[in-house]
Amino acid sequence: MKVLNYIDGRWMPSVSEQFVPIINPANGQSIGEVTVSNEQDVEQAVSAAKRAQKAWALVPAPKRAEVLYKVGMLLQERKEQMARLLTMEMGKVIEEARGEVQEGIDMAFYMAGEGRRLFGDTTPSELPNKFAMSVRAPIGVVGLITPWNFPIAIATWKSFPAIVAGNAVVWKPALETPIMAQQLAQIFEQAGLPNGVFNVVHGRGSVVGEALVEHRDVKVISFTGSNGVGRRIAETCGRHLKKVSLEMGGKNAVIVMDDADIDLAVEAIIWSAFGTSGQRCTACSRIIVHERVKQQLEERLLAAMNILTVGNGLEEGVKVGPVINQGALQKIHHYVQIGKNEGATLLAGGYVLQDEQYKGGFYYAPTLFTNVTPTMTIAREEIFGPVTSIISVRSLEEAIEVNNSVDYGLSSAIFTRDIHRAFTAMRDFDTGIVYVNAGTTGAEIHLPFGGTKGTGNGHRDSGVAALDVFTEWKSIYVDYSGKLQRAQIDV
Ligand SMILES: NC(=O)c1ccc[n+]([C@@H]2O[C@H](COP(=O)([O-])OP(=O)(O)OC[C@H]3O[C@@H](n4cnc5c(N)ncnc54)[C@H](O)[C@@H]3O)[C@@H](O)[C@H]2O)c1
Ligand SMILES: O=C[C@H](O)CS(=O)(=O)O
Repeated sequence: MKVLNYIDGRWMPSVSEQFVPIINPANGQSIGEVTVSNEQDVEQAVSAAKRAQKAWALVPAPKRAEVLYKVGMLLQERKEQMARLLTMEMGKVIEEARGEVQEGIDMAFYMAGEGRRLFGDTTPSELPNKFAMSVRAPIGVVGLITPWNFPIAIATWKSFPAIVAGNAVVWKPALETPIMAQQLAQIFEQAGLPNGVFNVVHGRGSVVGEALVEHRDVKVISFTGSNGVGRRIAETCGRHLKKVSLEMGGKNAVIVMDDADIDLAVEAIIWSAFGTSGQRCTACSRIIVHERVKQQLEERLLAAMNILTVGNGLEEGVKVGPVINQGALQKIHHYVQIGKNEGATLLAGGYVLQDEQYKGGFYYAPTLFTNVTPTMTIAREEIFGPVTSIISVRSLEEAIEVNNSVDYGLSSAIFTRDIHRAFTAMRDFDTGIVYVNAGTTGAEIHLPFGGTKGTGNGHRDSGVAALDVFTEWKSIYVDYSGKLQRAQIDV
């Protein structure tokens, strides 16, 4: 499989003529190659997008929405095929891959609905026979930069609201997962989106990403990825006074109180900590447990981890797939060493899986630490792998304090049967997403998605909130009194 750029409705290799292999993390084998672009390709894509956007903005929003509706139908048709390709290029298990493609389908239909709403406000004017309203206006060319862990869902969270609102898109996907980008571009093409409204440029962040962020005709950058890269992008956007939406990492916690349904909590933790091999921004990487139920929780977690099957995500019954690449394996193992050196107790895992069945792939054993303190490195930094840590507390107040003590603020969860405790947590957890009696993962596309502190800069993906990123408010006054009326003049 050869993955090319999609610019102005045409499939083309980069002018650099360079390609790199696309690696299946389950076995280390190449499943194709992808073009590696440079600044010239970005220039071409942005020019095409700029030309196309003017006409696209004039298409009535309900008609723009019809294209998205078709995109939803086509995604539905291709769901199984795309899910299998997703597992092959990214590694997540097939049931999760199906769930991710479904997120894209849901987003297409949801945003198609927004095309018939795109609500503004009409308000009474201060003056007689005058009409006042505000409307959402498209911004122009928007640049999307996305990570490899949700290569289709996150692209739909960003591109669908951008397009329905009348913008044109230039998307730089992660170089590890170009196949999903190719699939989405093919679907837009098949759905009849005018040439140039959606463009894909593959390449490295330091070249293609930076060129997109620096480009004067790109008016908005919507980024999802790591904190370090996000901060750098924000600095550049600050220099250019460019609007930027940043969705970055997490250090998410499940809080288990002493009145919790422990079995339910265990089931949720296993899914949130080890699903997608812990490579979710919302992954549960801290378990903050009341000391009275700590031992019970540890025992049941270990029992549940014992029956977790790790392997190729395409195989039936596999629950935990590989991590993305060799670099990720090394980074995860480095954090495990730090955990041990800082005095945490390793209860399970803590090693790279190397048996014959894992040959060539990048597999890490699901790992559980206990006796972790809130100041340890593994309790503070995002590991992005199948590693989670138990921290013991004596009260809800202490649990809230520990939960909020990290630099990130994406998702947190509480398990309790006490409504007072549940509502206190909902109010006091300093995260953009809060779950009660459910794990930290599993966001639904019609609610805003994002976080506080080091997780973001106040914007949100998903839900109607996503439209705020890709539109500008325009205030309009219509005076039909037939005479000059002046506001702000006292008479
Ligand atoms: N909050 C969220 O919604 C969310 C969702 C998924 C993943 N994430 C985060 O993403 C991270 C994992 O993804 P990753 O490893 O792909 O992240 P990353 O920051 O390394 O890369 C993300 C994207 O940015 C590009 N990039 C890299 N350097 C760049 C630069 N200098 N300028 C412009 N673009 C550049 C990459 O090529 C890639 O497309 C984790 O931290 C995870 O928590 C956040
Ligand atoms: O990052 C994308 C995921 O869909 C978020 S969640 O883990 O499902 O909440």
